[in-house]
Amino acid sequence: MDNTTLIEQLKQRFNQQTSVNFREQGQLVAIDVENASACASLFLQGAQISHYQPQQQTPVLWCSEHCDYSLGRSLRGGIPICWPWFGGLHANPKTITEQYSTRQLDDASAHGFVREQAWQLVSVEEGEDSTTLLLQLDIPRHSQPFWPFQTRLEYRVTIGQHLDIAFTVHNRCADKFHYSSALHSYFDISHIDNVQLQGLDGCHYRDALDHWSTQQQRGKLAFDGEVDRIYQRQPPRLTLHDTANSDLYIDSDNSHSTVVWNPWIEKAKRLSHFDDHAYQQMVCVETANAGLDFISLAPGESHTLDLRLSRATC
Ligand SMILES: O=P(O)(O)OC[C@H]1O[C@@H](O)[C@H](O)[C@@H](O)[C@@H]1O
Repeated sequence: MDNTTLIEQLKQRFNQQTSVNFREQGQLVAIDVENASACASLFLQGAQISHYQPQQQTPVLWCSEHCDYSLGRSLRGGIPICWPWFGGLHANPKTITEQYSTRQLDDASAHGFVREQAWQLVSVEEGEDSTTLLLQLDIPRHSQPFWPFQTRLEYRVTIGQHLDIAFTVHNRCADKFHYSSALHSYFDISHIDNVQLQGLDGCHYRDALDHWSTQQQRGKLAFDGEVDRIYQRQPPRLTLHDTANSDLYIDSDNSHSTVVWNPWIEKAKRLSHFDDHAYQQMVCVETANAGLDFISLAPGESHTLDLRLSRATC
């Protein structure tokens, strides 16, 4: 179905819900939400949130001005969903990689495949000062080269004073499967020199820049070079402190790992859809089940990863 027809259908179906609007951007379909508490944008491709801004406040999420709004290209920014593996597939634990052939391990692109898929908008519910979108991606058995298992993914996003996300994976096949995942949040910051991430003191992390060696965090995390780490067993609340803005709380549930990433100067030059200086304006703190932490689901089982983003002033 072409975008014009799809947008017309969505407008008709959700014409009672006045806080949502639908539009085309490049080759993609976007949903804009505006209510008494906040505004946000989300793309059907990848169910990718690109923007969230509580009223009277600055944007919470960073999104590149060089994004490619084409089919099959994940946007650089917002919150891409990484699933059913995080990072390079070959770097995942054996329980996950054993599900794939050697050729698949070589061919797999980073962060899985659902960030490039067309998700369905199932429902829009409006509260007094919030809007909840439910998106879904059904993966029939053997429909995807990298995922033979029948699976339903649900993504429930509530845009209000907080941004609430619940990412649920339902195993609908007869086999057990294993996956890693991340809500790959890019946060908008005043400058990387102004930022500290609090809450990881004492946590162990695996350092992608040092052959995945295990290290331990001491104190707050400040940034003065490239960072690419998977922290394990973080507390349920992390705080992103920015001297030029109010604190951002990152509250998670059913996540036992957090990825922290900033490409810094050299990697920024190699990244797609990324300005050379953009590393100063963003930091990724990704709510995850990744690294040594992964999820196994038996037939009929489900798992929900929860994330809440809120400004300290809320
Ligand atoms: O360019 P991509 O595939 O979106 O990945 C961006 C980054 O995502 C991060 O999560 C990884 O830790 C980095 O290693 C990676 O470079």
